[in-house]
Amino acid sequence: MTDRILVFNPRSGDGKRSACARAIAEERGYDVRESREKGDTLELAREAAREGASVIAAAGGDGTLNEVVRGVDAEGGLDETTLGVVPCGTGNDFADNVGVRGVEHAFDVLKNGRRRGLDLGSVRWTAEESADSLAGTPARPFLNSCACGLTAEASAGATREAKRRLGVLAYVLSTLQRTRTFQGLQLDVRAGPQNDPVWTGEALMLLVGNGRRFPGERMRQANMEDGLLNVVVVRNRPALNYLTEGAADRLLRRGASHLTRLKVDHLEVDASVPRQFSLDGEFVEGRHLRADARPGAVRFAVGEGYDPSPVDPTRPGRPDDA
Ligand SMILES: Nc1ncnc2c1ncn2[C@@H]1O[C@H](COP(=O)(O)OP(=O)(O)OP(=O)(O)O)[C@@H](O)[C@H]1O
Repeated sequence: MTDRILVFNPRSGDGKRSACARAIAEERGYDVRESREKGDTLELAREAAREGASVIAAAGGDGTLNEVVRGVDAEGGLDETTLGVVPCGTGNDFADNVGVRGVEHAFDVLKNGRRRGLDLGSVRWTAEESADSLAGTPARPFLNSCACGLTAEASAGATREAKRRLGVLAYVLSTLQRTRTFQGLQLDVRAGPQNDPVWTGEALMLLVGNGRRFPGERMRQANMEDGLLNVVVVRNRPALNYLTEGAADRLLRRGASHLTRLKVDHLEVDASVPRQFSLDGEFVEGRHLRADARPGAVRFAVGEGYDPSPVDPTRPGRPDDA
């Protein structure tokens, strides 16, 4: 009996890294719990937390890790458990953000890596016309990002089959296809303790990041221990042809007037009609959404490359500023 449990999604990514992760986990004495169908990883993580495991690691992509965090959180186990990630998905953004470089390295990090208290994002949403029902809806945590608009709707269109065949290119392909039919998002955004209005208009996308930095930001890794969410709203620019060379640079360049950036601990978003939101790559439909930071909510095993307070290289000596 071991109290180090690996919650394992055999369907993540192209399957090759998962097979390798399983072999290493068994060799190193982990109790491997394999999911059999969608949603199973959440239940397996709940079970592991109820059993009082001291380490619970997720082998999969960001979606699997999200379910593991949700499962442990649902059992109130985040304070007692160290979480970790073994990157076996297609994109593995979060693993990258915490300095985990590959499958074997992930097991070294679980054994010897620093334990850091990382923030979580927490979201409530409703697809109903009135926002009144929000208070009664359960909050769902996210570790990496919450997004809506073009990127979210495009990644919803990247099928598991395409991801297996094409890897991250499946997302690129899906974005190119989606740009032709994308309808701008009519959004009202309020933020901060006083819920001040910060943005109204037609957006191309709204990105709320915890572990990840977004358009025009030069550092790859966000500050995950500052108790704040990184928010970027990109105004819709229907005239821009996304298929032309340099379009992405023009859209995302630092200081561009169509980008609004905020760092806040609380955000409220109202869309004119229900739209798809991605939470760590898993999709929900919502019209009203509230996001809050939960400072230091998870104890996570991080690699040597993880930087608790990243410095923007364009501003030497200054800590991470919005
Ligand atoms: N055995 C399983 N069969 C099918 N789906 C599963 C299984 N176990 C977990 N899932 C589902 O897989 C999704 C998570 O996939 P995950 O994000 O880890 O992989 P990915 O899509 O390959 O990677 P990425 O997020 O990096 O693109 C979750 O919705 C989860 O419920």
